[in-house]
Amino acid sequence: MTVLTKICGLSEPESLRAAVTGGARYVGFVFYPPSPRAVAPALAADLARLVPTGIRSVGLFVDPDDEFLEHVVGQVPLDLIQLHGKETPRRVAEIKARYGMPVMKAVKIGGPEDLAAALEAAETADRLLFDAKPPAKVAALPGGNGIAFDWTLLAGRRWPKPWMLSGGLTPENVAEAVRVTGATEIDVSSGVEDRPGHKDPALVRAFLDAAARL
Ligand SMILES: O=C(O)c1ccccc1N[C@@H]1O[C@H](COP(=O)(O)O)[C@@H](O)[C@H]1O
Repeated sequence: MTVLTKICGLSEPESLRAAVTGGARYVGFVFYPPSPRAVAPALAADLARLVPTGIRSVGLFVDPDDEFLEHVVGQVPLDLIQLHGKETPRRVAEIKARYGMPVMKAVKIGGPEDLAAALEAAETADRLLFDAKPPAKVAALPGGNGIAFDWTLLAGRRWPKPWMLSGGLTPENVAEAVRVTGATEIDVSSGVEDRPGHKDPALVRAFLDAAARL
């Protein structure tokens, strides 16, 4: 079984190289200033130019306004926009139309009641990304918290758009996560870091190796 992997929150050439040479099919850059993984657009542009053809560069945004999107999209060669905030289906449609780029919408899962949002998001998004609902504490990020949700909620489910699994994945648990959910695409950030916001190239390789063994 081929499982395609996204390594998110890259901000250094070394970890980007580990992702690219290790077989990642997507690399992600975080354009959300409160995140420890936030990267300046100019640096992201330099990194994205190192990404070979065939690997998709993903820009992660949280409730971005048009000015910020223009600032980033105008200088970083992106293939896919990931929206990880409270964007409505209408806003997703607007962003797709304005930038002519596919959009992946994050759907945050805390329990079975959150699954309906995936169907709603799929009305306009090109792809879905399932992540854990962030903890209800003031300082929590809207994603990238290294928290897994109950994977059995996705077991046996079908979705109208291609989807990716994220939330607390690690080299150790990724096989089980894929087995339970049936995911064919996966996304990791915190699980390949040695400290918040800093990717460890060895962990990036370990994650990609674990995914390649599936
Ligand atoms: O990574 C971040 O800092 C981030 C900030 C704001 C929204 C989303 C973010 N990351 C995304 O969250 C999921 C899960 O990440 P993790 O593996 O649990 O750390 C993933 O899709 C990241 O792209």
